[in-house]
Amino acid sequence: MSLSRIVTYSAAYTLVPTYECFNRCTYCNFRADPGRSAWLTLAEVERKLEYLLSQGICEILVLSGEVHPDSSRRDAWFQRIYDICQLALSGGFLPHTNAGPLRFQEMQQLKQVNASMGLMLEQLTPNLLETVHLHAPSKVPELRLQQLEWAGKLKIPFTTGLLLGIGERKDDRIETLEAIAQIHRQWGHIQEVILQPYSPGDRQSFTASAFNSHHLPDLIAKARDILPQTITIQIPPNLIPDASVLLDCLEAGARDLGGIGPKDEVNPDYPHPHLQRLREILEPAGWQLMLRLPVYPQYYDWLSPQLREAVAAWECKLLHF
Ligand SMILES: O=c1nc2n(C[C@H](O)[C@H](O)[C@H](O)CO)c3cc(O)ccc3cc-2c(=O)[nH]1
Ligand SMILES: C[C@H]1O[C@@H](n2cnc3c(N)ncnc32)[C@H](O)[C@@H]1O
Ligand code: MET
Ligand code: SF4
Repeated sequence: MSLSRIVTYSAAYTLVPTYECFNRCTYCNFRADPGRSAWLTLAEVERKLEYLLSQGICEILVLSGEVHPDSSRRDAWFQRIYDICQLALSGGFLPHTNAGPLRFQEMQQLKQVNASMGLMLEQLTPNLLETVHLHAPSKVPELRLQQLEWAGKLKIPFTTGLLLGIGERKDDRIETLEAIAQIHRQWGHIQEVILQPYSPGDRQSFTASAFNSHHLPDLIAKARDILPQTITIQIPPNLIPDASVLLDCLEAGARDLGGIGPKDEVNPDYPHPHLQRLREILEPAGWQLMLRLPVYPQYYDWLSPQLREAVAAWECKLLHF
């Protein structure tokens, strides 16, 4: 089997500090109203982590609803996220946080306890501020671009991506991809770009039907042209129902399947396929599924000493898998 036919995934478990969010993206099935979602306690996290230790989980994806930057509860919210990451890291896990836009200082602090971080650009076109993002101030394109820039300045290995099928035009997608390519050329910190098909759930108000994943391979080919070669293209297998389309996506240039875990918190109606099932799809087509860490080797020297130590321990475990 040729070495280049490798597809990676991350053994991830998602912790949600809170579902409460001051934004109301109309496609969201995750959010709760501010004050209406109890925050995850550190005691709950400790219990969970203990169990996950035995489950082969490496990445803790810390995915959160957002407390407004001007709210009196913002600092407590941020502290809880920091503490969750710290706990996970001291348990030997590798945290990856996506908690929406952060202050520069917040990002700087989270860098100390995250192997990598993430924020989706969604789409850069301002037209969406009049539709799906009408009541989502943290989806202002300039704000998200600035986050990518700050992450670069801070040398944080970063995951970003596009949400597809939320009312953008085809050329809007190209524009968003080009912006990511440009920012990466400046800072060199984008490790992956997720091409995420919008998939309807039963809690949203947006009425559009799912992004038709048959259009993904073509977009992946275009993205592969636009993005620098060192950026990996990630696609979520649970949102691509047709196995032959999944294989077409790989032929077109996608090379990562993201975090595979027991629950997709953002799309709870679309459980991840089991690894065994994925291998049954991939192997006959000559693809080998391999575990990766939430940070890529070219960024190891950007990490804090504590993180480097945890990464080294995982590298060691991977060799024995
Ligand atoms: O590495 C990341 N993976 C992200 N993923 C992928 C994730 O790794 C997995 O697909 C699962 O959600 C893990 O349970 C997302 C998946 C979604 O459905 C929606 C949003 C995200 C956001 C991120 C992210 O910021 N960073
Ligand atoms: C965390 C990320 O989840 C994605 N996201 C939010 N809602 C949906 C949905 N219905 N389908 C697919 N992806 C979604 C957005 O891209 C967000 O940034
Ligand atoms: N609220 C954050 C964002 O939209 C991350 C979670 S979205 C379910 O960027
Ligand atoms: S997608 Fe993120 S920002 Fe938008 S409402 Fe949902 S949790 Fe909030």
